[in-house]
Amino acid sequence: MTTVAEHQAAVRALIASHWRPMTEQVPTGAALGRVLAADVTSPIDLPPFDNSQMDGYAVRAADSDGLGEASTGRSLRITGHIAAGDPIRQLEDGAAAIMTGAPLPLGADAVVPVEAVGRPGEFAAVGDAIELRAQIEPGAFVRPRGSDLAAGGVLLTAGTALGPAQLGALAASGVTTVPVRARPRVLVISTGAELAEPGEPLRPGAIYDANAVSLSAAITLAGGVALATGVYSDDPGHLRMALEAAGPVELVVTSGGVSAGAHEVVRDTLAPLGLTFDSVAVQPGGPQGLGAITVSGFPTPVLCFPGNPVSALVSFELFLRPLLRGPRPVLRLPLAASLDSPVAKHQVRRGRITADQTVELVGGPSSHLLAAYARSDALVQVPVGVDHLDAGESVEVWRIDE
Ligand SMILES: Nc1nc2c(c(=O)[nH]1)N[C@H]1C(S)=C(S)[C@@H](COP(=O)(O)OP(=O)(O)OC[C@H]3O[C@@H](n4cnc5c(N)ncnc54)[C@H](O)[C@@H]3O)O[C@H]1N2
Ligand code: MOO
Repeated sequence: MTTVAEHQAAVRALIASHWRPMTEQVPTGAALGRVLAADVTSPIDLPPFDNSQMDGYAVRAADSDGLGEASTGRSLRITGHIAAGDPIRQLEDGAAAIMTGAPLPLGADAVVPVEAVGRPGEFAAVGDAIELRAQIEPGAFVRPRGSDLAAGGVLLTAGTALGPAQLGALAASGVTTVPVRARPRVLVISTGAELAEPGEPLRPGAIYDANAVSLSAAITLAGGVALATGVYSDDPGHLRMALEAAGPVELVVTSGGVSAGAHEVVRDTLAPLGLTFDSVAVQPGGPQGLGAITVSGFPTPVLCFPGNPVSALVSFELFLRPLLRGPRPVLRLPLAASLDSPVAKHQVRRGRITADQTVELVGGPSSHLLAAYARSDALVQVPVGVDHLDAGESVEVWRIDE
């Protein structure tokens, strides 16, 4: 029996030998959810100039030297009024009214909030005076140029998923296009004569195809472009036809038809074309196949996942997602209740992280329990060699609630 690590390595090697690094340049505004293919540096200082953190008055801190509890205050004449968007000016003497985000004038080194010398929203006019009553520290209420990031600094590193904050930071830096990983096209094929398209009447003995939708969704979230098709038949001719009809793709993922039955359409069709089928020491997700075939004239890697819907998704999590999107966040948490596991296999149980940071199992170990999986936010990893864990013992937990 193959170990999980051995099968992960075999899948990695298969994909590495067929995929070139694929990068494309996309507009920042269209890059939501994409993953950076290279570090991106900021071409400008963030912020680009010293500016005010408050509506108030730009001053020289030294003009407040000696002020304190006992002193009477010091009068400063207003020599200017600076709004956000104004050019950088010179503070000749005295103080200048300044708004939040406006450039600090040269010569000033601090800002006094308007409410510290008067009433909010009421500014002294040019030529009038304000009275400083306390000592002011140099730099008070000033946002220095480059204090978020200096020009040339790395804004985002390769591998970062682009969400709202990341896209905002790119926009703030004036970066209009970004290098992102290209999305591999993945052909998802569900197989089995018992399957029916959701929405069709369910004839006796049939079940709805869950895997086309679940695997496509998983691939899409991991950064791929999923193209799903159903081969609702155990006839190898039908699977061959579906493969021949497919356009070029970077990967084929099948589900079902790989175990030890009399009608194993995937195994029967693809083993003669050179794919290998093996038993991996994992539950669920035991029967697995992999190799390469020609699709639309191109050598194309193929991964064959077992058909049970939990097995198909767990196979994706263990063997494909790490290559498409990277590892899931891993925690170590105490179990809320005890569990049993087959000692010779790595077991993956579905779980939920509780408010007090334990993990409770959701449903049993069987691989048909997809509704239980749908109530889970974590996968509990029980390694080979463990047959029992008590409540309170710590386990490795993968968060899957993205
Ligand atoms: N004698 C043995 N029987 C089985 C073994 C074994 O080692 N010896 N392994 C079991 C394990 S473990 C699994 S997992 C399954 C894998 O079977 P297949 O990959 O060949 O898948 P099927 O037989 O086609 O389907 C299994 C199960 O899942 C349902 N299914 C399949 N496709 C879908 C889909 N797209 N949506 C929803 N449900 C699906 C199917 O109806 C079956 O109930 O084999 C065990 N048997
Ligand atoms: O190994 Mo099969 O994948 O559940 O139950």
